[in-house]
Amino acid sequence: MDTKSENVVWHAHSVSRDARSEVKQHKPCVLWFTGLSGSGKSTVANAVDHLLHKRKVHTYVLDGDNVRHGLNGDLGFSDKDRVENIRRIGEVAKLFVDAGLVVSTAFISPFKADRDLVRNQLSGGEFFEVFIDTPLAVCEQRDPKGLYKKARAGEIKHFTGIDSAYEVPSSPDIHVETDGKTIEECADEVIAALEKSRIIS
Ligand SMILES: Nc1ncnc2c1ncn2[C@@H]1O[C@H](COP(=O)(O)OS(=O)(=O)O)[C@@H](OP(=O)(O)O)[C@H]1O
Ligand SMILES: Nc1ncnc2c1ncn2[C@@H]1O[C@H](COP(=O)(O)OP(=O)(O)O)[C@@H](O)[C@H]1O
Repeated sequence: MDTKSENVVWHAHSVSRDARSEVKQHKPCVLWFTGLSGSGKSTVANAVDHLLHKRKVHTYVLDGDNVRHGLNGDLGFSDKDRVENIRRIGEVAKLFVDAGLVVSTAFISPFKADRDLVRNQLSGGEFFEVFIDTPLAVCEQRDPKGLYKKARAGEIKHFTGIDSAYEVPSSPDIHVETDGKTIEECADEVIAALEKSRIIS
């Protein structure tokens, strides 16, 4: 089978991106949640999703369960695999934006270059880097899946924050510090930023 991309012809959509957006009464975008394991990416992304859904915004959440068990089931946690993980998720998120949705992604996405690559694939105003900023000590105390304990015991290698890098976002579009706040307060901060950017009214 010939898989060369130069022999693949791009089909223009007959329904434009603007037309999809008009039907939905909101603009599409990616909310790219990034942060350490246990920082609250999934929790806040799902709380935001719930609030957006109540406002009849068309949404979807891409997170570890529906991606690392399926599409990216062949990838592990080496630097190379994490780069490929984020590249593929970026491509999928872009398709959701084309479809007119507000798509939230909840992956550690530890490397700045990979997050920037996704940003640069989208048009201006369509990518929001949402830094879920929780100190490592707090994440480790929460340890919702018991993974820090295993990483400290040497049972998991290359664990982010322990023996694998996390590059802190230098200028996130939305900066949420979770420590000492409720989940609802954190979600409200994201919603307020989306209102300010006129993604939703
Ligand atoms: N070595 C190592 N380092 C970090 N995390 C690990 C590791 N092994 C397994 N896990 C679990 O996998 C979840 C992170 O997957 P991601 O796809 O978000 O990682 S990455 O963006 O490719 O770095 C992460 O989920 P979250 O806790 O939701 O972040 C962990 O539960
Ligand atoms: N303000 C907060 N925002 C988000 N999560 C919080 C907050 N306070 C406590 N938590 C708890 O922290 C944990 C975060 O876990 P999770 O959302 O799975 O993180 P991640 O997806 O980043 O690995 C959950 O058990 C959640 O209830």
